[in-house]
Amino acid sequence: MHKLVLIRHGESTWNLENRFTGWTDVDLTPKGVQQALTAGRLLAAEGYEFDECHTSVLKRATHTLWHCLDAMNRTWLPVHHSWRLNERHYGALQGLNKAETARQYGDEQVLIWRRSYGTPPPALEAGDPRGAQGDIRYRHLNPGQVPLTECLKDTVERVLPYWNESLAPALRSGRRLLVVAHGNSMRALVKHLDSISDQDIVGLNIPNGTPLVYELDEHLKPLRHYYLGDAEVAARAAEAMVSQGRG
Ligand SMILES: O=C(O)[C@@H](CO)OP(=O)(O)O
Repeated sequence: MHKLVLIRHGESTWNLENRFTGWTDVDLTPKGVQQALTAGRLLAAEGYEFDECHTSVLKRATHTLWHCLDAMNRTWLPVHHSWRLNERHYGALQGLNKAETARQYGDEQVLIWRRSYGTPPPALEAGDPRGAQGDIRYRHLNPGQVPLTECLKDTVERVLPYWNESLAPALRSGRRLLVVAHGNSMRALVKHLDSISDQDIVGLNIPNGTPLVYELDEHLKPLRHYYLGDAEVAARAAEAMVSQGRG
């Protein structure tokens, strides 16, 4: 049996301010740091060991991983970064307050932008200072690979090559992986792992800083999955995410 642990980053400053974040590179809040430390302590207390770690190129995920490894006394573990694990790009919504946007456009429209599988939010205009096009960390990508907006379908399409080419082969070779990513890049992974339909993925919300453990068979099919720690707290945090997009 293979074990894979996924963690969404701890609370970020824009989670706290209830702003659409996407590829904007915001910091963790003090609470987010504590969530990462708690996740690490929990993993250590339960005897989890890892051979390598994977995360995005955004600091809220990277710092979550660092704090988590620090709490586990495992800061020497190899860490791989990939833009493919980044949060879903939120287009022209990046920086806007979710509740204010819902008051302006309606709860239903914001739900479509936040959770529908195939409808992307309005795109950033080329040259918008919020764009990632000129960012040094994406310089190795083709210009077409740096998004101006994404729906979850687009995110699935860029996350899956990382699963197929990096994560799955590492798991098959017996390595134990810790992956720290983002709400929607994790929804993309979980959708694939659990074969969740395009309709049902709309209802899936992943809380900050809570280790999600997947036990996988030899074909990497999930046998079961569960959150470590207080399941009720995780469920309440996921439920609270639903109301973030209401006016
Ligand atoms: O703002 C974002 O980038 C994401 C995650 O925080 O938000 P949402 O849950 O609305 O997809």
